[in-house]
Amino acid sequence: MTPDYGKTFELWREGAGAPWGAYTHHAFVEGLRDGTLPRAAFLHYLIQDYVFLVHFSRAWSLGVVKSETMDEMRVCAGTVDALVNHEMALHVKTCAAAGIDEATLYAASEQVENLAYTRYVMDAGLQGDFLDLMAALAPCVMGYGEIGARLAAERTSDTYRDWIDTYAGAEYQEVCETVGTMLDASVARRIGTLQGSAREAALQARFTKATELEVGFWDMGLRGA
Ligand SMILES: Cc1ncc(C[n+]2csc(CCO)c2C)c(N)n1
Repeated sequence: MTPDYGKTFELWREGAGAPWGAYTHHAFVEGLRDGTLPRAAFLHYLIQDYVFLVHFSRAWSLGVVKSETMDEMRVCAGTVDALVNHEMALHVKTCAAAGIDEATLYAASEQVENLAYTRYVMDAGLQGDFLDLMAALAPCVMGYGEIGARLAAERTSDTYRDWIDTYAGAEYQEVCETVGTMLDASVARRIGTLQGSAREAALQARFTKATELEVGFWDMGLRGA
């Protein structure tokens, strides 16, 4: 069953169409599910993803700046804390076991798909308001929640169990629900009803573009270093 991350996300997910399936059922994801993803591709992805998370932490920090309520500020500040103090630990631990230290991760050169995605999100927030930023951030947060939940139920191998458990776990699923609930409140406060509103199309375009950039990120992972 697909998890429930709120009605705004549900609308955007449906509105994204085919790219959402391409993202959540990408060959890279299926390789995590059945263990056939080559280790080198996984490590390459993790190194790029570490740098990705550095820039995503900056984008969530911009969310603090763009917040209009204490609830929004708490969610954004909490996400920055979770990212920089906890979530990146999975990357550091897995890479350390392969002989790659954190300084090397931090200094890794970004591939263009990685660069494009994080700067797109950052610019959505700089140019627009809190909702523009959230529409660009949502595919990443909820997409991994959905992928993790499905892979935990459908995995046929233990090879990438650590990765799957991180996103399938109750703690991360709760993050997705909290962000989804906040998002619904943020939309209600600024727009009222999203469907049929003047901002619906532009916000959907942000969400869909970020989803397509997630597909590009998996492509990059499969392609290797
Ligand atoms: C390419 C890429 N997309 C999404 C995520 C997942 N992710 C990014 S930030 C974050 C925490 C937000 O609460 C999560 C789960 C990732 N690691 N790499």
